[in-house]
Amino acid sequence: MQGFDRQALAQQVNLGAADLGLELSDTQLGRLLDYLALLDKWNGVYNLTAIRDPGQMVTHHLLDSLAVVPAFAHARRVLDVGAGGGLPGIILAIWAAEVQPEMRIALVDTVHKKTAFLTQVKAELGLANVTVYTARVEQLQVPEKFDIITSRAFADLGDFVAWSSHLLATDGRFIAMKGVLPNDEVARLPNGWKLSRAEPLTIPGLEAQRHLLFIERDA
Ligand SMILES: C[S@@+](CC[C@H](N)C(=O)[O-])C[C@H]1O[C@@H](n2cnc3c(N)ncnc32)[C@H](O)[C@@H]1O
Repeated sequence: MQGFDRQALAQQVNLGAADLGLELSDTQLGRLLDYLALLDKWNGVYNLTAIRDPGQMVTHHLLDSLAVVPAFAHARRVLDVGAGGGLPGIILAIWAAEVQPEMRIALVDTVHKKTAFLTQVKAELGLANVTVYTARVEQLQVPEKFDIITSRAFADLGDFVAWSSHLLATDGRFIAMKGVLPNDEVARLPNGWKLSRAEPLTIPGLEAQRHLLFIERDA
């Protein structure tokens, strides 16, 4: 798809969401497209994603992130580690703002230009459920603990868990978005942690394999 054709993109998002079993409200769809427009605009200057074509951004970013929404049902405090341009955290926040208003989402990244972008997204989309931190996650100190700590394309599973576990609530879990099931990374999880579930995901329009990995304390 050439250029930012909002109507065509809206149709692509709606069809993809329906394939995922999600029905988007007008507000959710509007915010998703507003986010895409900001990503497209800021990408030219800030290099937030290697994907430049808005149609591909829908598949690789929006639908890939919307596919994980069901795993966050009932969550109240979520942290997205290495959020980058806001994936999956901003998409989860857009989803939750209407249907799960008690859910709050913190996004952390080390790179200031990325968190400046995320702060701009929060302001322009009116996402009161989002908090943005500029920090290395292993040095992040916040008063709250999180029910779910998630990441996409962040780090080796073992590093993700080791660097973030001080922020996880006692009965919390990690949910990592991965491509092919990384058995070698699972084998290297730190002591005291186990893979409790690996869920294969099918993303509309994407052939690549995707997996959602649930990691919990090995009691
Ligand atoms: C490959 S990008 C993925 C961004 C986004 N999650 C996505 O899927 O598009 C990894 C991000 O992790 C951030 N990062 C790397 N090390 C980090 C750390 N120790 N703490 C927080 N963020 C970190 C980088 O700045 C980068 O934005």
